Amino acid sequence: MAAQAQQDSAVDSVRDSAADSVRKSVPDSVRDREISVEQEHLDRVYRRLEEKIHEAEFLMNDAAQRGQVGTPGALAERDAQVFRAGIHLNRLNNEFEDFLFGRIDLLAGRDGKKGPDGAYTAVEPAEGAVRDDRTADIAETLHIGRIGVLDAEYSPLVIDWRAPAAAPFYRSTPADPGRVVRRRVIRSKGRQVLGVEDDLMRPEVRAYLDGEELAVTGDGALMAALGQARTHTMRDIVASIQAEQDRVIRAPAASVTFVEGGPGTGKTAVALHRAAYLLYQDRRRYSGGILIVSPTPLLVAYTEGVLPSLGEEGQVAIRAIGSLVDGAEATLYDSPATARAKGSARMLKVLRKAARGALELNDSPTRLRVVAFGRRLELEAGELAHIRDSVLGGTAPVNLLRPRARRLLLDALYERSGAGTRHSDAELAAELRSSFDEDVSSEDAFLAFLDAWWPELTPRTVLAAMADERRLGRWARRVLNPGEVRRVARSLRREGWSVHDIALLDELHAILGAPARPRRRRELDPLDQLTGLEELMPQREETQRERAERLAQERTEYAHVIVDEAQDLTPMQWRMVGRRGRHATWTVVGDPAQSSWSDPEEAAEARDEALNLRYAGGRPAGGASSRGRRFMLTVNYRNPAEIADLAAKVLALAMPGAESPSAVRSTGVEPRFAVVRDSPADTVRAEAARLLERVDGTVGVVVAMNRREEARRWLADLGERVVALGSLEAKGLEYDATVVVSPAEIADESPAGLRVLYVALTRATQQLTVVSAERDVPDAAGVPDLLRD
Ligand SMILES: Nc1ncnc2c1ncn2[C@@H]1O[C@H](COP(=O)(O)OP(=O)(O)OP(=O)(O)O)[C@@H](O)[C@H]1O
Repeated sequence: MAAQAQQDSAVDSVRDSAADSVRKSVPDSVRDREISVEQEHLDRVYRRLEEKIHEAEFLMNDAAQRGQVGTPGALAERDAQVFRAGIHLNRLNNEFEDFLFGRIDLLAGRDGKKGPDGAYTAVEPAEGAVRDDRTADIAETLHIGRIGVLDAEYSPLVIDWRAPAAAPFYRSTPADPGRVVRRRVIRSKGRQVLGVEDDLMRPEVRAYLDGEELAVTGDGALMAALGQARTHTMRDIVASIQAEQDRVIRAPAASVTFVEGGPGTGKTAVALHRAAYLLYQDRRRYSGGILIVSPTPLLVAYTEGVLPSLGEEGQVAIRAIGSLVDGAEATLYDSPATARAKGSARMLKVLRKAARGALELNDSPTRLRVVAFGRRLELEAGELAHIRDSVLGGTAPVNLLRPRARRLLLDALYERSGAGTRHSDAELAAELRSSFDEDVSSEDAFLAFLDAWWPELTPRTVLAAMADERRLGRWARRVLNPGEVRRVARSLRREGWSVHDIALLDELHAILGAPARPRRRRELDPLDQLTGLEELMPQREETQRERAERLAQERTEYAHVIVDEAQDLTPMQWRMVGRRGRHATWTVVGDPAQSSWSDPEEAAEARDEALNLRYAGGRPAGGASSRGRRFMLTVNYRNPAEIADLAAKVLALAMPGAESPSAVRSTGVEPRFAVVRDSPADTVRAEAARLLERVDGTVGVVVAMNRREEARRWLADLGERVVALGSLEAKGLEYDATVVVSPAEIADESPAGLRVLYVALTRATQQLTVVSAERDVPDAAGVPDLLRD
């Protein structure tokens, strides 16, 4: 009930703010005047930017001249200056499409304090700022843009959208306006202002700026943004972030910030803007990097342009869950049953056994023969097995246990040699032992034995070994059932990796440990030999600096990790992602109703372990975590009400009792239902072609996973605006219009099929066609069984 009330009020406030814009026809002269006012400001900003660019260039030249002076101090100063000027130039030369996009006109604040960006800090208006006759004066006007610009007197010409002073631009609503009287979105291209869209936050107040009444013009920015045609890349929403979204974006990075919300509530957009915000707010802390984990390469490609458009590049890595392991890229899909086995936490046991069992592949030798102190020494199969078992007793990484195995072999051989009893003097005994070890371990037979008996394993060799069904059956005894063993082994015999294999590779990497690096022997220094230093000093280890460089190169850990579509991560994937943020703060974004994973409880447990959330008592029902900060997004910005209402019917089946987010707009265009007549190819093609004529942007055709290839052929030659997608590939994406083919087929494809269908039905921003086949049992109007009331 409370959630519903909160949701209604969020939608109302969005709608109110749109409605409160004065939509009466505004004379062109007013609009033109307002545009020219903003044009003047933009011109000032660009003049200032040019000055700064000249300044930076001057600094660079100056620095170059200093280089000729040549004293060490001057050189260091030159380097620092060149570095600073370079950063400056880089940012200023960055061509932002709509560099300046917003403005707020504010009442006087409660106190007269200014923040570091030069703007007054008070959120609430001063007493008497609105007079009894409901008139007021504008005390402060702030322009908001992608980066901040100060004038020569250090007054703000443009406030960075992430600065505290810009927050009211996003937070203010007619219900809770704070100091904001008018919020304006400015549309520009390059250096030219094209239009302005105003929303009045205090429509009851007559406000004056420099003696003139505040003008209001335009159609409201949010609706303008939502109605725009979609392309194959996501746009930033920086000009129209809504209050509930802004609270998530600016939430301080706690251990874990959970964000939930239905389809189209802006979760992905918010996650990306949050990454940019965190970097702005504490660049040093996040120099350790931010990782955004995305479900598919398609969603990575769709979203990766957003951060550069927000002025952030480099520090943020957006990676698909199937591309988290370097050098292994997922290209295959597993059947739902195979995926279920591979993703389950049970696999951990199987992998641990496999990693140990893989030592015995390739005809592992069963006897060790060496010659030492002039005697033949031998260890038999039983002794070797005993040594191996005792070394493998714990859970330490298998590759790192090799030195211990080597030591135990030498112990056993030494004992066999009987030399241990030769000296009672400890010093002499130690000397003898050391010369024995040196003798044996430099013997070719011993080295060859060690390589074959304790080979250095890689995750790939172990996974390849698991492709043998009999072997896997042994390693998975009492963990996987015979059907699962067969399916997993068969899937591993294919060429290439599936998204679930990547998590297994990563787990194996942790189980095996990095292969021991061959130690670099120090060059022998004659002086060392003379003084015996060689013996006293251990062989050279990596220096601090070498280590830092290597870690940066192989960055596998991040300062903040954002997980998008988190509801889909399997337990094994949570373990993989968790390893990348062992010391990180987290933002976890998802929607349980869209989960394609069949066992949310098991995944929630793995998630909490990965995120270091521990429970004193039991976990709340439904896989929800009770720890961390939680936010709910409640308004659907993507789907018009007509499409959202249809999708809600599937939600009711998939998750009875779950609330769907409220759509913020409606188009008056109801979803259309078509039935396959002769072949699905003809019907789907005709529907896609029909939609291409009706929308300006993209059309997505969503089919069951096993029809992807077929569907691509159906649509060949319809052009680039249309794409065919498997149901799981549609995650997170959106199109102007979609064709969803055979809801029943999508729903029957996996145990989570209804939730996958819910995803498919919520991808369109304008129009939706549902195509039914026989198995959908369509009624006379073509409405499939699953979508009837
Ligand atoms: N404040 C906003 N202003 C303009 N557009 C917005 C706003 N919030 C969201 N949108 C748009 O709504 C659409 C849906 O956003 P997004 O993809 O982030 O939603 P989502 O919650 O991740 O959806 P899903 O769970 O279905 O993947 C996008 O086109 C996004 O640009």
